[in-house]
Amino acid sequence: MELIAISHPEFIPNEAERINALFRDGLLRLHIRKPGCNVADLNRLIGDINPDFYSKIALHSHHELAAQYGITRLHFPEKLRKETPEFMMEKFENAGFKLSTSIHDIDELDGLSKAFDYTFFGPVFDSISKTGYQRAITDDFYLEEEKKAVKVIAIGGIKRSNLHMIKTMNFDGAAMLGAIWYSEFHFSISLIAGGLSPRQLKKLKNENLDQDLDSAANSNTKKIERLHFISNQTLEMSHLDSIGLALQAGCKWIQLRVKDQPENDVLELAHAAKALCDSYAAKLIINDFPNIAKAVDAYGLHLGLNDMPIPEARKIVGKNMTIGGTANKFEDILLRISEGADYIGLGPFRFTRTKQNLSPILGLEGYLDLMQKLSEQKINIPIIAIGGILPGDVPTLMTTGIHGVAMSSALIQSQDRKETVQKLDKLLC
Ligand SMILES: Cc1ncc(COP(=O)(O)OP(=O)(O)O)c(N)n1
Ligand SMILES: Cc1ncsc1CCOP(=O)(O)O
Ligand SMILES: [Mg+2]
Repeated sequence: MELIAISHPEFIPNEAERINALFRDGLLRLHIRKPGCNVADLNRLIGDINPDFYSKIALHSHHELAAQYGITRLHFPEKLRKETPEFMMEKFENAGFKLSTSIHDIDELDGLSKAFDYTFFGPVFDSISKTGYQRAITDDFYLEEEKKAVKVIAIGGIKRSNLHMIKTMNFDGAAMLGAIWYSEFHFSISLIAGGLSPRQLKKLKNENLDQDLDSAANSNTKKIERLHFISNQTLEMSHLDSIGLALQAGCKWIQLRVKDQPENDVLELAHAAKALCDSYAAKLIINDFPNIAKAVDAYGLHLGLNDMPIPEARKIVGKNMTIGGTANKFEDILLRISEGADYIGLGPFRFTRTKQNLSPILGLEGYLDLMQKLSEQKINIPIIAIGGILPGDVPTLMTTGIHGVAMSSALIQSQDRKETVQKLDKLLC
């Protein structure tokens, strides 16, 4: 059974690296589908993908880029297929291109050009990525061999738990989007690249991976504190001073966030911060540096959208370390979940001088909107609000459904830090 990945519909951070990783993992085919994308953005993405994988890529739009990269697979979405005369299809085929298309009604198989190598058909299940995009068939569907003018690849809502049904329905393969980009489980392409053997299927079922995005995110087991302190350095105070004050005040989750210093100096600070946190039985999180988090045996690591991708960092720090990921938009949150983040630092809430190059400010409205979206989609991952947060903001912020808050300046500048932490602990429970 062929297994095909469909790209995320938007351009996402580190996309070329993620695509290269999927291919390295054994993916045999990727369809690049970016509805309405501009040619320059697509060109940039393809240029960043390892050329060794170009033969495995199919383009859904801007076919004119194919020649430049030696890409030989072209996809004709339904509309484009209907606009393209048969003789053109045959020309492409004769020029050595492998062509594919999409149909949404199984009767369209009749009369489909033989120039196509395969067609997508779906949605076969309710879509994971598009809400309200309902399936075109029922569980008892069976695709008769005689009906197959060309190979038929099932698409729509396919995930580990229903993949076996694709075989039973007699499709020739499965194309996946949501299960790859929106699911917390890292879809192990290598496991299923050649089709699922009965033993593999049994293994998957035994591992109880019959979960989709909702329950996947709910299955988070690592305990995340609700008050995070972010270290800072000022003219009067070093990072270690700020950490010492937060610990004395009762903080149990400390993030060492050092900017613009050589990695060796950060490593030294991290060793000292670890010893300090250990003496207060507090957890140390290292910002930005996976190797340092590993070297000092930190409890966790925090990575932003421009830092090392979480799956890559996971290989360095191991499966047990807690990893947090930054998000500013809903798509960032989905991406972080798909990468296996254990919690999300969502912000900034308001302007702050503690961080430069802030993402767009969310304000209370932003949190209300994003938390509402998460709740609608039954996604449950600890969300930590961050950025210019004052103790007085916490009661209202908590009504949005966030798990906790991260603070730096407000805590250090507080008159009575111990009292502030005690009050915050009460507000956050
Ligand atoms: C809890 C938490 N949330 C967000 C961030 C920001 O991380 P990042 O986007 O990588 O920015 P820098 O902190 O590295 O400047 C964070 N550190 N912690
Ligand atoms: C690290 C970070 N990421 C977004 S805002 C911010 C700084 C948080 O510090 P403060 O609480 O002083 O605004
Ligand atoms: Mg960072």
